[in-house]
Parts: sequence; C-alpha cells; structure tokens
Amino acid sequence: MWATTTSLRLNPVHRSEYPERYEAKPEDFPKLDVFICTADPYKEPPMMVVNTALSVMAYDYPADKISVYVSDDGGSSLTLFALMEAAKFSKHWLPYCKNNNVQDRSPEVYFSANSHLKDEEALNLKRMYEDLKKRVKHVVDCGKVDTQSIKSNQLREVFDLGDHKFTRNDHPSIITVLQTNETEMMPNLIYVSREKSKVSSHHFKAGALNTLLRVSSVMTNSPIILTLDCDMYSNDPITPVRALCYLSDPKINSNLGFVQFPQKFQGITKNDIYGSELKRPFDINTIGYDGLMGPIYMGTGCFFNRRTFYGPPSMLEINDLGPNRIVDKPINAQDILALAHNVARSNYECNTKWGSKIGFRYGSLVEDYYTGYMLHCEGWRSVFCGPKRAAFYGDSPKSLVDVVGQQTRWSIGLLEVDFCKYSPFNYGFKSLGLLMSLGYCYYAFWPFCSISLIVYGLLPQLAIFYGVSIFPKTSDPLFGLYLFLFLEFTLKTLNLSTHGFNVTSKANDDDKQRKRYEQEIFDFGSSSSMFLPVATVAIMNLLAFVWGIYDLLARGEGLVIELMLTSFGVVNCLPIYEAMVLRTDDGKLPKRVSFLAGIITLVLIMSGYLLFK
Ligand SMILES: O=c1ccn([C@@H]2O[C@H](COP(=O)(O)OP(=O)(O)O[C@H]3O[C@H](CO)[C@@H](O)[C@H](O)[C@H]3O)[C@@H](O)[C@H]2O)c(=O)[nH]1
Ligand SMILES: [Mn+2]
Repeated sequence: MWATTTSLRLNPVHRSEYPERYEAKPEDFPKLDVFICTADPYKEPPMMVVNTALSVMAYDYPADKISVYVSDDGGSSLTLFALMEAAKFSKHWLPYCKNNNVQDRSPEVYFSANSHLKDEEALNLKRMYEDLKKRVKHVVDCGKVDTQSIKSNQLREVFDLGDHKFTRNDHPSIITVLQTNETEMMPNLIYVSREKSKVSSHHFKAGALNTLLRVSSVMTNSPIILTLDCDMYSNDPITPVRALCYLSDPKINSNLGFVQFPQKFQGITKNDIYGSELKRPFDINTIGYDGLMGPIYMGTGCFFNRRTFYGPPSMLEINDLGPNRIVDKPINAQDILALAHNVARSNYECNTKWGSKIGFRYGSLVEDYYTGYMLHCEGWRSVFCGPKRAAFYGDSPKSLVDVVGQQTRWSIGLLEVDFCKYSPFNYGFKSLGLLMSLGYCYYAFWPFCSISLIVYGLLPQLAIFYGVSIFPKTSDPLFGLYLFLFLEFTLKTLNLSTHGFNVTSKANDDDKQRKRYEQEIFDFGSSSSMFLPVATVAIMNLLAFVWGIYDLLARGEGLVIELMLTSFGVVNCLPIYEAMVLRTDDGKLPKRVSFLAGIITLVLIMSGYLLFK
C-alpha cells in the first residue's frame, strides 16, 4: 500500500487552462455528444435528470453543436415525460441564461439561490419551472402518464408502448427525438431506452453507454463525448471549452483519450460523517496520476475523444460505426431512426468486440475504473482538469445503508478487475510501466484493506480474553512499527457480497432521514445485514475493553497494545452503542441486528479458545 500511494506522490501536476483564449468561430467548434445515464425513476427522480439535461443544454457553446442523449435503463415513461417537458422549457431557459449571463444553469439551483427575483421575465420563467415541477410530480405520484394529455401523436404512441407487457428488464428499444437543432438554434435532445431481454446480459451502465455510443454515431457522430451520471449537473457553462483547450491542442491530442473533471458533491455536512467527499481519490490522487499517464476515468464528468473507444491510437482500421462515419441526414429521418433502433437491440453485440476491444469494457461493476485502465493500457493518455469553480456537482449517498452498498459494489467491481485476464498486478505492469501500474494497484488493493480491518477489529480483542499477547512488548524494537500500524487503523464498515449494480438512491424524500443527515446523526434505520459486522465489532471491542481494564486493575498487568487498539475501537464505535441502546428514533440500530451481533460475538469469543489455548 505504501508503494502504491507513493507512486501517486512522485510527480503531482497542477494545470491551468484559459478558455477565454480559445479562438474558433461558432461554426468551427467541434460537435459535442453528451451521454446522461439514468436507471430508476424512484431512486433517481426525473426532475434531477431534467436539471442535469438542461444544465448541459445551456452550455456556453454553439447550441446547434450539442446533442444530449439520455439513456434510461429503467425504461420509464415518467422520465420520458419529464424530459419532454424539459424540451419545451429549454426554449425559454436557454435564451434567458445566455442573455443574462446566468452561471447556475440548472434551473433548480438557480431558482433556489435567487428566491427574490424581481424582473418580469425571471418571475415568469420561475412560474413556468414551478408548473413543470408540478406536472412531473403529478405523474410520478400517479406512477403513470395520462396519454390523453399528450398532444403529439408520435409521442403518444411511444407512451402507449409502455402499456403492453412492458417491464424494465424486457422491452423493445425506444428512441425518441424530443428536440432537434434543425428548426431552431437549440441542442438536440434524444431519449434512448435500449432493448432489454431476459435472455441477453445488459452489462449495466457500461452496456447503456455502449448503446449510446452506437446510437449517437448513427445520429450525430460528434468527435467529442461527455459522459455524465444523471445526478451530475453542470455548475460552470464554460466547461466544454476548458476540455477543448486540451482535446484540440495539437501538441498533445494525438493520443489524448479523455479529460477528467473531479467529482464534487453538494450538500455534504461539515463533518461528512459517512466520508462521502472522497477527497483523496477525486482531488489528491488525480494530480499524482496526471504526472504519470493521466487520471483514471471516474465514470462521470469526463470528456472523451470518440476515437478512443475504437482501438489503440496506432490502429488505422476502424469498424463501420466508428468516428470517421459521416452523418449527413437529419437525426429524425426514417432510415436514421431505423438504424438507431437496430444498434440498440439487446443482441446487437453478440459475437462482436463491443465491451472487450471497443467501447466501454464489460466484466466489472466499476466499469469506469476498468475502461480507463484498458484505455491506458492501449496507450491512450488522459488529463485532469480541476478548475476553481467546480465544473459539476453530484449527489453522494446520504444514508449509511447506501454508503455501505456503494462501497460493496466498488469492492466487488475492483476484485473483478484484480482477478481478470488483464489484472493490474501482472498485465498492467507489462503495459503501463512500474509507476502507473502501481497507481492502478492503489485501487486494486483497496478491497483487501477489509481483511486487515477485520483482523484489527477482532483479533487483539480476542487476545485480551485469553491473556495471550499478539504484539511485541513495549521494550521490543518492533513496537515502533506496530504503533505505526495502529495509527493506520481506522474502523470502516466490512464488506458482504451482493451482485449486480444496485443504483444508489438520490431521492431525498424521507424528511426524517434527511434531517438526521443534516444533524450528522448516523442512520442505521434499515434493518440491513450489512450492519451485522459493525455491530459485532462494536460489541466485541466493548467486552474486550471492560475485560482488559479489569485485568489491568485486578492483576496490575495487561496487554497494553491490545488494550490501546481496543480503546480506539470503542471510541470509534460510540455512535453504534448509542444507536443500540440510547436512541429511540427511526435511525436506531434494529434490536434484531444487535441481538444477532451479540450471539456472533459470543461464538467468536468461544472459538478464540481454539486459537489461543
Ligand atoms: O444498470 C444500470 C445501473 C446504473 N446506471 C447508471 O449509473 C450511474 C451511476 O450509478 P450510481 O448508483 O449513482 O453509482 P455511484 O456509486 O454513485 O457511481 C460511481 O461509481 C460507478 C461505478 O460503480 C460509476 O459508474 C459512476 O460514474 C460513479 O459516480 C447512474 O447515473 C445510473 O443511472 C445505468 O445507467 N444502468
Ligand atoms: Mn452516483
């Protein structure tokens, strides 16, 4: 771990770019395709998707050069309805932003920050936005869209499709152009829900992105692609020009694969009780990677050169849907739409290189880490761009069960990469060289930290019960080393396995839960087996602590290091004891979990006999 961290501290790079000096006539700006992923209208509220889409549609960039593709893996008519409304609203919102030089181009953020708007135009717009919200809330509350209210025949047919035998995991593809730049100077807005079938694997987000890669290559084939999660709205309208400062720089662009912006989160409380800010991976490590081959791909807020997805920089032959394809028809022409539906089929990728050599890579739940890694192995480089004003703001999990779920998914995804054919431990060293592969190993090792945490959380405590020292005495020279390791120890939640990409909930509609988060009170409310390991560690540490102190007082001697570790454990577990016995709110630890944890602790203590006696 020390070596991997050190590799990221050797050559930190801080970059500055000057978007105001980017000189190109509007017609010379490259086209930009934005991919937004959403997967569940209840965990990812449609209004959140709407705000993300509007914030990028309103970029300070020639509007007719932007195409926003929203991939909906939930195949939800609620999300489609919301986006249809967003398209109408954008016709007022975009000119307003540009004429008034508004910086917050997510309407939700803008209207919440400017509650005292005075001029008529702004008030009018605010009313329109509130109406839009009401209409969307209404369909979300009803759970379906009243198709009678849809004026366009074409759109009504799409909504009717959702009525017959349509489930989120088994449905035909839906591709609907909600707005085109043909008629007015507005960005294209396209809703895509790829075909799903129970018989073919859909590869979660990577599969969704690959479908967008193909659909967009049929419709617009822009050379620059921005990938965004639906919770990541744009916070700075100049962002795409910043990315262009690198992507169009002839000195570096021949093998520049992507420009990564950091993930920044809104609404994190002062003490960040769940450690969601992730400063180390998103801010500190990235500048270290930038001095090597460039930052890893972080799944969102990343501008790609489309060419990157079609093979190494040196490869000349590229498949039909590749970046050189020329699109010379309007995006809603019949044959273009037919072709787009064809490439969104669920079995389109059978026996092709999609997911292995082309596009986003399959085989890991952290498709971002894996894809970026494979691209670096192919010889692509990347650049980190972290301007002062955050380029994007996203949403971090706000309840403990979501945090633990997310970390579990990441750990499983990283282990999938560790044990695959292209493992960073061996293939990586051959392809990336020592430092960069050590950099990738930093994350590759990450799931294994849980092992040392389990050992530190349970073993010294068991040793106390049986009076057997597992550390050297204070007089021993090795003591210093152990003391150092002790400082490294932090109690984190332990991993249990679940498979599949469980989308993190971004719906903030549980008022009591939100309040607890704002007051920085831990939330153990959902009776999740995920809390069993932490509860067990908490009880074990408390019992061992009491036992150890008694030993020390009664016999005048004890196991000093073990006791120190145990006290550290107890201090870290204070919120857990509180949640077990003192709290009465919905966020307390369910009795069932505490009871089971108690039994497991006793079993562990008894089995310690075999280990120590
Ligand atoms: O089958 C799926 C599952 C998820 N998603 C989308 O994937 C994104 C990320 O999902 P989320 O639940 O928010 O996961 P996080 O753990 O917050 O995401 C981090 O980790 C993921 C990899 O595990 C990366 O893809 C993300 O970019 C990164 O922000 C969301 O936009 C989802 O809509 C899909 O499109 N299809
Ligand atoms: Mn997320």
